[in-house]
Amino acid sequence: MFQGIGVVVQAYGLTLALVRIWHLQNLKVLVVPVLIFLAAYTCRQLCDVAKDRCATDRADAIVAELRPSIQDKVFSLGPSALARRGTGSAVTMLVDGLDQVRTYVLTVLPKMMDLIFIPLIVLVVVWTQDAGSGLILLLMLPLLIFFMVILGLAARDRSSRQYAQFRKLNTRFMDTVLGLPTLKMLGIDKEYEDEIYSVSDRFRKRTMSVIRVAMTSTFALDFFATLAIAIMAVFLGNNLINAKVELFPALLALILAPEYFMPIRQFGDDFHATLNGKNALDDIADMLAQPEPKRMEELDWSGWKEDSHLRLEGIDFAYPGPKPVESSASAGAQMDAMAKSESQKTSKKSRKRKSSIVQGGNGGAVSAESGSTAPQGTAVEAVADSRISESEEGSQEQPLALSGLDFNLHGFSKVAIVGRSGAGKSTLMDLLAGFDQPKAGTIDLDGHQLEHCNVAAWQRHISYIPQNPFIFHGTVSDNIRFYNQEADDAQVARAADRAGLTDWLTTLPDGLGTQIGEGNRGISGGQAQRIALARGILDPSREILFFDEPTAHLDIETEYDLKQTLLPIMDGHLVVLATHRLHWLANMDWVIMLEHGRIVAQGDPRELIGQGGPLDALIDEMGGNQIADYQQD
Ligand SMILES: Nc1ncnc2c1ncn2[C@@H]1O[C@H](COP(=O)(O)OP(=O)(O)OP(=O)(O)O)[C@@H](O)[C@H]1O
Repeated sequence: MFQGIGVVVQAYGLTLALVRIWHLQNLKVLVVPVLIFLAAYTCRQLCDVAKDRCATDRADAIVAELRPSIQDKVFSLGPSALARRGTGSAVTMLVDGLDQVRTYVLTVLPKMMDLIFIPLIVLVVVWTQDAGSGLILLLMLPLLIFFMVILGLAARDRSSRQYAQFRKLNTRFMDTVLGLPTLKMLGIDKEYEDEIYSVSDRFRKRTMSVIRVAMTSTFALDFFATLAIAIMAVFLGNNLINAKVELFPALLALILAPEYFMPIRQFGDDFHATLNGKNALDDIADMLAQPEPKRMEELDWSGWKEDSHLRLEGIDFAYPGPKPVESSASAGAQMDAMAKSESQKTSKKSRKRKSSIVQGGNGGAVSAESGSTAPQGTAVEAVADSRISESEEGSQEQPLALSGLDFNLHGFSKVAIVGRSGAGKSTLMDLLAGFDQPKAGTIDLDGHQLEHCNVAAWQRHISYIPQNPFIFHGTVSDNIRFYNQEADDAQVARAADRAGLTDWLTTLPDGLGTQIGEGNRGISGGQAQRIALARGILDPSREILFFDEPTAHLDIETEYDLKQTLLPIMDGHLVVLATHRLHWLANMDWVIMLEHGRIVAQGDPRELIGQGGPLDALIDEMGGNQIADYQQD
């Protein structure tokens, strides 16, 4: 508003000075118009500063409000939902996304204020000076807005695709970097490097396409604004020659004309430049709107005892969408990718054409030809894009990943969950840990009826030892104190000793005080498992031990050593162990065998093995004599 008035007053001062010079008046009479001009100019600059400050405050406030909301949402959505979105995607949102939102608010907000007031005020003033000029300005406005909207919509579409590509690039890059050791080990790092290159290249093309539309839009807006001013100049010049209008109003209208179009042009330019911020804002709003899994904070349950039970009946579970493509560098996925890449190498030789790997839905890989003549927007791109939208929509009805499960965990028993790859072992572990929630069925925990296992009291009694325990940056002691920050040094040392870490610790320069984790001393898979184990030992209130393939990546000697450490620790705990390594069955009290999400056998392994049932078939398939070998120990 003030800025609009400033624009008019500034133009008034300038016009007055020019008219007086034209009439060859004394220089002294220029003082007042020049002062008016300078005052209005200063006022405009001050308005700009104030406006920028307001916008900065608003942008900072929005980001300050969004950041903790996103963080809270990430925690309340839990690991499963996060994995479905892709780690890179969440990081993109928290780092780049918020920066882009800030730029968007900072740039677009002041321009929107200008857009509302300045053209209106200028139009009224020009109309009062010369109705014909006012009419030209008024008629040109819809044309400009029409082009702005048309090109804006085109840019928005392209920008949405560019943002999706940006998310994909971040996720793919992050997953590949995290999985680099495995990829290198499997010898498929080069193919993933090519894949990153091709994703970046698609991102570059998308960016160029957005820039092209933005340039066209700028050109169109500038062209029509200049054309309008030129028509006005001709029209006013003609009227001046024919003495139909005075010099002052004609000059004032002409000087004000560019100011009339300026906010629209600037808004158009900045709108394109900040579309990514708008997309990031939409993405954030979408994530914040996601329904949160139900969680029970209060439950009067004091922990797992000798006579405790967890009874699950009729449990069904379906994932909300297809398995995400983006978090693809998991070891299983890489194994599949390796198998696929091997077969591709063979076919590549015969076809002598280059094919790129696009990770497939269930951790598999699909290949798409991208020969040297592939045009822009190839099949690879189309496949990749359709996959992005599929995984982002995530609304398709999914088959049940677990169906009609009935089983009972009781006392300090050791329960193995076995089955072929994709049978549902990890899904069941996630369900028991409360990361996911069943679609149907009942859960009874010591007489408490639960809808799901996302129950704080239950989770506080679980120790989780995954395949690759997370070792964070810090000392060995810090890492062991994970569940129990209060533990003193002697307790930590005892837990480390029970977990079998003492021999290794004596070889370290600072023992328990040695820095490990990212950027520090590397540790082996077995050592990481033992640290995870020590975490559980250090907190005696965690009487439930969840193991997800605890020895899957270890060599046979390390696996054997770790197993000898684990077995005594398992006593006095409820143990749930998901594994492919069937030698564990010899040490388990109960086995649950899954096939396509259903329980096909359960019972005491000693009774089930040798009955010729599905478990025997699985043992045969997986090289069953390993059980006998271990039983001899
Ligand atoms: N995040 C997910 N979204 C959608 N579907 C999924 C997801 N994770 C797993 N699935 C599907 O659920 C089924 C069970 O998968 P799960 O990972 O539980 O099997 P698993 O027995 O643990 O396999 P593995 O031994 O290979 O780890 C599979 O069909 C899988 O494709």
